[in-house]
Amino acid sequence: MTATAEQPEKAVLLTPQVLEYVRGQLPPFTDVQRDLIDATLALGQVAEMQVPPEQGALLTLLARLTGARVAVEVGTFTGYSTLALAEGVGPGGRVITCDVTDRWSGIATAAWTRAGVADRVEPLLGPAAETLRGLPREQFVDLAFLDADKVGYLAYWEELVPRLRPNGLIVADNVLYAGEAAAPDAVGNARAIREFNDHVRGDDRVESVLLTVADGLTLARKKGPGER
Ligand SMILES: C[S@@+](CC[C@H](N)C(=O)[O-])C[C@H]1O[C@@H](n2cnc3c(N)ncnc32)[C@H](O)[C@@H]1O
Repeated sequence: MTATAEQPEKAVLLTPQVLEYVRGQLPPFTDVQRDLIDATLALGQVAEMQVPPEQGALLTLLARLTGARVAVEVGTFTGYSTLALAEGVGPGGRVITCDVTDRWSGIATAAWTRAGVADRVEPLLGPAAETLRGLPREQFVDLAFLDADKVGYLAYWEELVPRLRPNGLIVADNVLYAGEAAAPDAVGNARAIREFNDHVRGDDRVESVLLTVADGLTLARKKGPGER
């Protein structure tokens, strides 16, 4: 089946009013979340890298829904999505989070400590492709979240899928790249994302869906043996 643009679309235009309403449906921020958002906003333009609150809530929910005990995150920044994953894996769970820089790790670590989840978080510093290659080559990952450099997504995917347990979930952020990934002549990061999306779609190890959440979010479930 091929879905077409002619089929009725049910998407809602995300006006400021609608977005405010959506965010009003979320549980209230904890003090730690609020302060982490404020500390990140104080950094200026880079704050736009932080996942929006509805996506944070979704990550926590997905981790709980899948019963994830081990999560791997690519792209820590100031640690908001890490915090969401750490809440989701619960006490005794692990979140391995990779970043190429420790520039923002002070903000992140302070938030994780205050939230009482620091003992679940293992920050790993370095280019993520190398970091992921260094992880055990076993199926020990329940949930992975991709949110780093877009040209690296394909390499991260190829390192993560074999380490994902059957039924495990990969969540990839920015898969619409502000809509630019939809253009056949996309260039740069948008082109990299387009190639990543094609790769995911053609990968029979997973079943996936690309959601129009935030900047586009792909959810991919690893199939079990004999499911292909
Ligand atoms: C969009 S931000 C992550 C945002 C974070 N998930 C959050 O919600 O706060 C992307 C992060 O990826 C990191 N990054 C960029 N290239 C990387 C690489 N090659 N390996 C590891 N991390 C990288 C950046 O330093 C940055 O902190």
